[in-house]
Amino acid sequence: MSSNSIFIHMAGATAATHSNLTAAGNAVQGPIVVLKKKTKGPAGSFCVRRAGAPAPPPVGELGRTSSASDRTSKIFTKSKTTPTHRNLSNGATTGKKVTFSIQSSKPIISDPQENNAKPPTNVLSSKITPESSKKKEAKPCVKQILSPYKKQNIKVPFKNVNENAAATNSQSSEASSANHNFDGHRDDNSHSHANRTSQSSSKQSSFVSSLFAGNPKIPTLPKVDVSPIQEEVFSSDSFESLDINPVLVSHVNKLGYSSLTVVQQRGIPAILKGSDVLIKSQTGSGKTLTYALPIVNALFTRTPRVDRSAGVLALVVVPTRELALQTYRWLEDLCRACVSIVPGYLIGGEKKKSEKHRLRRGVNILVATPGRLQDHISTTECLKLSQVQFFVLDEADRMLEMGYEKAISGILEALVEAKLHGDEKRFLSKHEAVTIKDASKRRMADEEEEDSEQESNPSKKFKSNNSEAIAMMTNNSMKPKDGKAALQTIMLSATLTEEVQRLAGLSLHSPEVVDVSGDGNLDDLSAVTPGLLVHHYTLVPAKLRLVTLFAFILSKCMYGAHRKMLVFMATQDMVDYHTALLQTVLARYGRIEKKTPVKSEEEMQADQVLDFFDAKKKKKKPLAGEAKKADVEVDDEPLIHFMQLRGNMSQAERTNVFNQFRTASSGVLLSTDVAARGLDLPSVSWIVQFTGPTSVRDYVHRVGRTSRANTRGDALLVLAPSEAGFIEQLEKSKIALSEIKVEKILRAFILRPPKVDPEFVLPRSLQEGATKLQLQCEHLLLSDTTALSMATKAYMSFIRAYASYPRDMRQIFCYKALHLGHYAKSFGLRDAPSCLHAHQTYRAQAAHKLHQEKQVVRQKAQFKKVLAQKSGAQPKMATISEFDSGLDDITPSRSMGAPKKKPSVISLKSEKTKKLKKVSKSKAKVKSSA
Ligand SMILES: Nc1ncnc2c1ncn2[C@@H]1O[C@H](COP(=O)(O)OP(=O)(O)OP(=O)(O)O)[C@@H](O)[C@H]1O
Repeated sequence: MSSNSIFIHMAGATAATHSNLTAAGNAVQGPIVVLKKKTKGPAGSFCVRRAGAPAPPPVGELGRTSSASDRTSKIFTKSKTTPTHRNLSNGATTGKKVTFSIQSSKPIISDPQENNAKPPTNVLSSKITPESSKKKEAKPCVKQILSPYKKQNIKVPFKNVNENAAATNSQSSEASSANHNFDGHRDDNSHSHANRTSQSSSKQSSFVSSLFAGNPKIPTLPKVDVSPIQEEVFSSDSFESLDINPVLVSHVNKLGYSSLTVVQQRGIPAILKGSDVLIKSQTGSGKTLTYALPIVNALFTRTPRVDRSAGVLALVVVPTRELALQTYRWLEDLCRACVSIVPGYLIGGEKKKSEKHRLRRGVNILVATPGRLQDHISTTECLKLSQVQFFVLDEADRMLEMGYEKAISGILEALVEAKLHGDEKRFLSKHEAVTIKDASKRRMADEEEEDSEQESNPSKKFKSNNSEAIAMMTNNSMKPKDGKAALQTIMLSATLTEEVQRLAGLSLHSPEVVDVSGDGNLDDLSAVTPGLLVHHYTLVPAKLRLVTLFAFILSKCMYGAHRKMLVFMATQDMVDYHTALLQTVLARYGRIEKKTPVKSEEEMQADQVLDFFDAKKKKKKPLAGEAKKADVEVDDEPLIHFMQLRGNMSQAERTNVFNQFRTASSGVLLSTDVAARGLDLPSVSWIVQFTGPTSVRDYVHRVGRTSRANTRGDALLVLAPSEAGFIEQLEKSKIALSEIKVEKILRAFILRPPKVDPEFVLPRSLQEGATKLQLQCEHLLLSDTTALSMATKAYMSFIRAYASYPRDMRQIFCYKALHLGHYAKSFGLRDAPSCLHAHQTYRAQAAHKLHQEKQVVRQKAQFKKVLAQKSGAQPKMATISEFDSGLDDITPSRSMGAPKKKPSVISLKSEKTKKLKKVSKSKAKVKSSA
């Protein structure tokens, strides 16, 4: 599609759309030719092209931008129907490639009074020079632009007017900011005020804020000497040194593993002994083989020979589906040495019927996600657990987090029940089930008080729910015999916690702890990450977040040698939106576009007729894909491949993306935390955390997707200046980070892309380059409702995720301190969506201010108290009570294990003490009177 074509979506034959069409026709100066009516879509879409020979696209930035927007159009026209919000939500949830609709990013404004076409102005084409900023003053303001339309009551394509105004404003602001200091520093008080002003003014005059002005100051963090904990990965021992069947050892060697990693050297003998084991070692150190090899060995050397009929002998529970598939593949590889042992898997999203069929045929080593396994336990009779000898909890600490602990407790209970009383007991007769239900109801009523306490403390809940199961486990029949337990439990993670140990203390029999880098004290908060992993962070003002991500991806995947990257984001909607945006804006950055020869009017009409007959010949309508292909020109291969992985994609898509990214030599995978645990993705060179993790533990697992098995890797953490406290937390956990200045990242914009379009004009400054891309995104959202809707959803989900950080992290990731307008900009939005109304921001900011003031008062009071104590004076009661009230904020939340408050007891106590005082007073009076 050449650059001077415009698509207009027809929403029925309304006067409004006709007026739009007329306006468009005017804008392109010439009669309108309806090239093609799209086959699908409620409104129908028409491609409008000016008849006659096209004017050559303007050379320079204007030309490039318009072609870029055309490219954008092409990608986004791949959508099946004319995009609506409904379409969007469907696409977003099914994981299908949601694409945005086509519209020219050029303003389609004509002067209705003169009925003359105005040459379309392009924001990006305007050069940022003092002259241009001077000229700007002569340009009409939004009101002036709108006034003729208002007079004649003509429906105005608002977004284009907005765009024009935006151009005017942004030109001036960018021009001014070009001479500014990079950060555009400003003090915090004026900051919120400016926000207010900008937001209110945006309502009046569509003010578009500059990227480089009004940003908070980037703090310079003090250099801290951190000595990270070093953990050796490989040992000097070979697999032959283990007490493992030689056939299996030679098979492992054939798979490419000759020497043992340290965790394997220490963990495998511990598991072979038969005792319960807790294993903690850094990410990518080979924990999977540590438990998989002894399990396969035990089944391999068992007599009689293990085959399908032996039932489930080992149960491996992992938190995510991809990890389950990966683990299954490991076991499948190992079991090639002994084909009678059958591994299998149960994961959500797969057909339960086929899983049942697999179970019925017989599986010996079963890998499963907790939810699906629990489902099968309660519904699938052919799932027999009585013979299970190994129970593995990979990523055990994750299993204790919300949503998992209940499932795990259910699984453990069923496992113990099956081992003690056989599988038949699991499916009781109806009568028995009702009786038990009644009994449990009664018991629940008795324990109501206890439950309310457990709710706030997951680990406690786990223990209590399992009390019966665990009691049974300690029963004589389950106790280890000859040093070997009837059920051997193995728990592993790179971040095993003290909580897991407590759980282990109840459910495991004197477990052996294999802590590769530590002394077995899991309470230690120090984090261990691979020695060859280099940690970086960058402090980026909210407004620059999007362009920083763009620049970083360009610098590593287009100009750099490290072309495989994993980007973590907080929510599924963020992943979905950013993938579509990156595919549109960045995948073909600076790339030559294949231009199809422009056909004459007659040729095109002939094409249409031929198309129609072709479709009729085949006696079917052209498929959606075919229609799309016809509409969209074949473009060059993208320079960067973007993929996405998130929980709400279909399982087939998830598996497909996972496999694709695993085998790819380059590409960028955007993902939620679904990819954070356990995944072994070869040769990923960069991990980018675009949103901060919820804990140091999550940080360790996210960055652990690179630098696996003693290879080199890098990680970048993108933080806002207000979130710099997280760096301190990481340093306390012995993770040393180095800063990459945001300016350095943005320098990618002034590099010439490979295979560049000859018309590509290299930005003269990084500010100009950043602004260009930002505006390109903003235009896309202004011209495409689907894109806008996706961006809004992503933004809203981000805000919601930010508000739900764990309590202990809220001081760093403080929702109330978020500058909603600036963050909206980082999603390509020109204003925070109306649903998060401005007054909410002000309320939140006011609350934050109040909180800060209270803190200052508290600190002053405390200071006074200390002074008073030093001077020997008694502290005033008011000071004490102020200090006490402050404790509410710093006591650990109940969900974090804080004891339940007992106000009634306290008040009773105080009543008692009052009475006692009264009695003693009256006694004293009596005495004195006597
Ligand atoms: N003995 C070995 N020799 C060489 N490479 C090994 C060995 N054992 C495992 N690996 C490789 O190390 C990588 C990481 O293994 P694995 O996934 O088991 O790590 P992990 O410790 O479970 O990591 P995470 O904590 O992230 O789950 C894999 O690519 C695997 O092929």
